Amino acid sequence: MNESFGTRLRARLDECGPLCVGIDPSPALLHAWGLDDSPAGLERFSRTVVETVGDVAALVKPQSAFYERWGSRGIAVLERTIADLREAGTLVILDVKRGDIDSTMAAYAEAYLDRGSPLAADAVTLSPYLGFGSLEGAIQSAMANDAGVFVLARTSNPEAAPLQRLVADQVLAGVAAANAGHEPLGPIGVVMGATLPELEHSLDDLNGPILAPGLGAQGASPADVARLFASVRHAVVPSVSRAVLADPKRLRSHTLYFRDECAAHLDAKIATQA
Ligand SMILES: O=c1ccn([C@@H]2O[C@H](COP(=O)(O)O)[C@@H](O)[C@H]2O)c(=O)[nH]1
Repeated sequence: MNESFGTRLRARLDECGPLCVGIDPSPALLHAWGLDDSPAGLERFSRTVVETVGDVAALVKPQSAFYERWGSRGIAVLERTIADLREAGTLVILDVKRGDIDSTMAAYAEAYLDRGSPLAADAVTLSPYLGFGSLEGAIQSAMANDAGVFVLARTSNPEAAPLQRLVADQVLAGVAAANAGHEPLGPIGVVMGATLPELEHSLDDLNGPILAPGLGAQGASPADVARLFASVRHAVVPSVSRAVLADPKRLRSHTLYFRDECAAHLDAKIATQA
């Protein structure tokens, strides 16, 4: 039996500090790096991120959309990127935001969570828009494969607020129920933007990780993360993409800056200093 996602995540956060780095090979970033917008450019970009920050970021989050743009050739690069990250010992969250009826969710779970799949990640992002219950099979599959999921609760984009504030408590209650009894952290997380003006929801019973995108380019700071998630600071994972990816020469130093600032504000110790 392998260790659960919650156990592996706890160990990785304690070792490397609280930061997830996104891999978002957009046309603009490929251009800024002097790379072609092509599968070869995607591959060079992704490899560079893995090699440069794989040992200092607790998690790395490839954004599937930027690979899907290139069809099967982009997906092949995504498969290799996931394999490279796993080889480097970094936990991989695949940002795919999937959500559908139960039978279709079973196929998504097979694609992203079944440990034999070429696209299997340590965790994936899921959308609860078809009802939290529609994710039940994927949650079971994640647990059976010692993987995790992050369910969208309050995303970082401002236009989400009027819709999501109506249903976020249902999502949080479902996640808390799925995580009950798991130690040191349940494998089912939520996505809560670091950009939220205020929290508006209790996370006290969640017992799972909180992925908090929005650092840097979307305006949130490490201090915002600490203020918003003060009651659950041991379980929050701030996430940053463009603010560290903008310049390949500064990728490592900017990653270390965000990681160390987040650790300082969240009062987290880092076992392995770079
Ligand atoms: O609520 C959410 C959920 C996911 N994202 C994704 O994270 C990155 C953010 O990129 P930045 O460059 O750090 O702004 C991107 O892949 C989003 O799709 C999010 O922003 N908010």
